[in-house]
Amino acid sequence: MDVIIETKGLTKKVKGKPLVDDINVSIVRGEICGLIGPNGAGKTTIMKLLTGLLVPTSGKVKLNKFDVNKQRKEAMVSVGAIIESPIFFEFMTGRGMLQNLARLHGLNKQERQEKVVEVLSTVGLNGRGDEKISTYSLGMKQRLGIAQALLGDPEIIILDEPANGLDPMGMKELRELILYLNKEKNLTFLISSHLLDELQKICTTLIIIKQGNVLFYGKQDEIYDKSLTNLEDIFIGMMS
Ligand SMILES: Nc1ncnc2c1ncn2[C@@H]1O[C@H](COP(=O)(O)OP(=O)(O)OP(=O)(O)O)[C@@H](O)[C@H]1O
Repeated sequence: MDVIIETKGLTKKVKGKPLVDDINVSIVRGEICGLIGPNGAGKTTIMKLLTGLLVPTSGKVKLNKFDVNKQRKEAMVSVGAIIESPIFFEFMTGRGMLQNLARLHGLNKQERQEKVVEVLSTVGLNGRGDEKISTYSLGMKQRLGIAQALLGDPEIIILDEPANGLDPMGMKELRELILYLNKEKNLTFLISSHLLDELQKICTTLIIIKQGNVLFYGKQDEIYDKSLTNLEDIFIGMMS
């Protein structure tokens, strides 16, 4: 199996208190993995540990077989992440911002222009690329964030609560974009969300955490039985 995100004994303590405690997961290439837990369970902390924004107290993380803390550059090449809200320069156009960021990936002028056309088109923003970001809806901003994550041709995309505040249309567009990138580009996703209906629709695997501990990790199908077919009911049952 082609494991693309792997954690072993991943633990983060602050002043001796574990925020994340001994997490062991192996996410296989091509999965859409949902990360679920109540407020304060440790979802953002896990995502920050996965992307090297936090250093673990013990344990390790490998992205595409590279240790995030020892081989950071090699590990981070494979990941595009939006942890908490994406930050934009609202006075710039979507295209202008992406072209500036594409420079950081070492692309020359022509490559930058082509890459930006490609990612704007992938996220369905090609018609609005020359308008200021301040005029974009929240859904468009989320898709611009994904366009930004796609600039480096990642193999993994990590999204922290991407559907927060989106209206039903925005949610549908985001869902379809994630499914498109997963199926057509074979991108692996790790997505945290409180919107369990959305995760139920798209995830192949789930990680359910409570107080920094994993309560369930496996294929989404395995969590249901004949009488329990709704993720929200199962989640609430697990938390009580
Ligand atoms: N730097 C820090 N120092 C101390 N405690 C922290 C720090 N960062 C986070 N915490 C605590 O760690 C726990 C996990 O926080 P985290 O933000 O990872 O949870 P979450 O599952 O993402 O929550 P939410 O669903 O509300 O976004 C919380 O109790 C939080 O207060």
